[in-house]
Amino acid sequence: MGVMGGTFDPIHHGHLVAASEVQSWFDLDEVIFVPTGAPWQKADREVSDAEHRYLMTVIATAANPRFTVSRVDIDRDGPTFTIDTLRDLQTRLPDADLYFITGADALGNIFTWRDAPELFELARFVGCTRPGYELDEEMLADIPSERVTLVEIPALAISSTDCRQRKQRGEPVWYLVPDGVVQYIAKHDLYPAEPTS
Ligand SMILES: Nc1ncnc2c1ncn2[C@@H]1O[C@H](COP(=O)(O)OP(=O)(O)OP(=O)(O)O)[C@@H](O)[C@H]1O
Ligand SMILES: O=C(O)c1ccc[n+]([C@@H]2O[C@H](COP(=O)([O-])O)[C@@H](O)[C@H]2O)c1
Repeated sequence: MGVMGGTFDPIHHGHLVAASEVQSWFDLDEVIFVPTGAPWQKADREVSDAEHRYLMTVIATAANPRFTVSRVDIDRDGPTFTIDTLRDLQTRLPDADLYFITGADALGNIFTWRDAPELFELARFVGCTRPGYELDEEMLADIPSERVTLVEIPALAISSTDCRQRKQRGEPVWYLVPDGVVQYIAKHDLYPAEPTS
């Protein structure tokens, strides 16, 4: 079972390609997308309401029979820690082998996450290449080698930050995010232009 955690503000094609590539690489039955509740390492910025991020994730993944979305992180109070995500999913799916999917940037920060060493006991970690982020070999050496795999995926230099800024500047996000997500952003006026003065 793949687990693709993210803030998804908004979800974009970089996330979807990473999940699809890892699903195929490990022949996984399912990839569960898990939008964060309160991403504590993004506490210095405004993050959209969890229900908006959840619904955009549902819209983006709806057509893929192997993709599902879980509310475990948004329904849990307090800051979101992956250790809790993995424990909750393990309780619900006791027989599943969990593969936690990250981009190179997230994997590179993993030792700043709560209970990092224990994370590798609960899941295997898959780090996907991401333009602009290199993985530090020394840091990777601290992860048990049988619990981490690096996967090279087609490079998509897309970030949620860039999508939000484009929308704020009145520039298009078409083809960076799925069509339904473009329409959802417009319908709910997410990421409105900053007032000029
Ligand atoms: N273009 C991409 N290629 C590969 N992995 C990605 C890409 N974009 C995001 N990811 C990975 O997806 C996961 C969720 O990312 P997140 O929702 O924070 O998106 P983001 O684009 O990094 O957001 P932001 O710009 O707001 O920080 C992380 O593990 C991140 O590394
Ligand atoms: O467990 C932690 O302490 C922790 C710290 C930062 C990020 N994460 C997880 O990493 C995933 C990607 O996070 P983000 O903030 O880059 O969207 C998401 O599932 C987060 O819950 C987890």
